[in-house]
Amino acid sequence: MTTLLLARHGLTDLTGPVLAGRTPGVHLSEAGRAQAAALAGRVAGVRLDAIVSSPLERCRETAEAVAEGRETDVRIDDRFIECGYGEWTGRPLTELAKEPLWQVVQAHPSAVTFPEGESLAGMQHRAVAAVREWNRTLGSKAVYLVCSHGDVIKAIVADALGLHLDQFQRITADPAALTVIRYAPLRPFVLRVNDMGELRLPEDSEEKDGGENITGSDAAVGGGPGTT
Ligand SMILES: O=C(O)[C@@H](CO)OP(=O)(O)O
Repeated sequence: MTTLLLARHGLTDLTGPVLAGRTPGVHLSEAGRAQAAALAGRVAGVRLDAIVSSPLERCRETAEAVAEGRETDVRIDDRFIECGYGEWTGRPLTELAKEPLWQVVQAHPSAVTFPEGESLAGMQHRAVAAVREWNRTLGSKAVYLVCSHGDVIKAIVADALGLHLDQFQRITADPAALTVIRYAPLRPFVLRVNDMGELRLPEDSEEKDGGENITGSDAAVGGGPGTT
């Protein structure tokens, strides 16, 4: 079972008030750098077979903080880049909330294509395809970290939960929070969502699926003795 650690980048000066999107040159703020360093500390005890990042600076800087002191270089995968928000890019959230499309983004995201930009469904498709390919490339024993963006992480989690994209606004991905998904042949197991605590994954933990591990994908009826 391949274990994926999904990390959202740390804070930037734009995070919150402005939809940064793919705007170039948006770096971590001082608070964001502190969050990235703290994230590195929270996963310090976890073996990482690969560290992958969106090409945008705020993710690369977060991923590089995690890579510091490890023998693993950060690898860039464009499929983890922020959703293409098109003409919404760089606009204040308070202004965007008055657009008619805002309500569709809230209630029916699978129908949304941003003006001159990408659809949320297209974003989910390319990000999930990237996860599946990394899972295949790294193999079933691998543990790897991907640093990406809020909507991208939420879309990957929705897929792992078997949720339609229209439910993805129910999921939260805060700056520098970790989400952990273990991909078994028959289903993903979502182990952590939006977690800010220390992560420990014992070396043999991939052998556990919560239950008897009869097929490598079975879920334990009743919940089992624990997954990590
Ligand atoms: O401001 C946000 O919430 C957007 C900006 O693109 O997402 P993220 O910060 O995850 O890149």
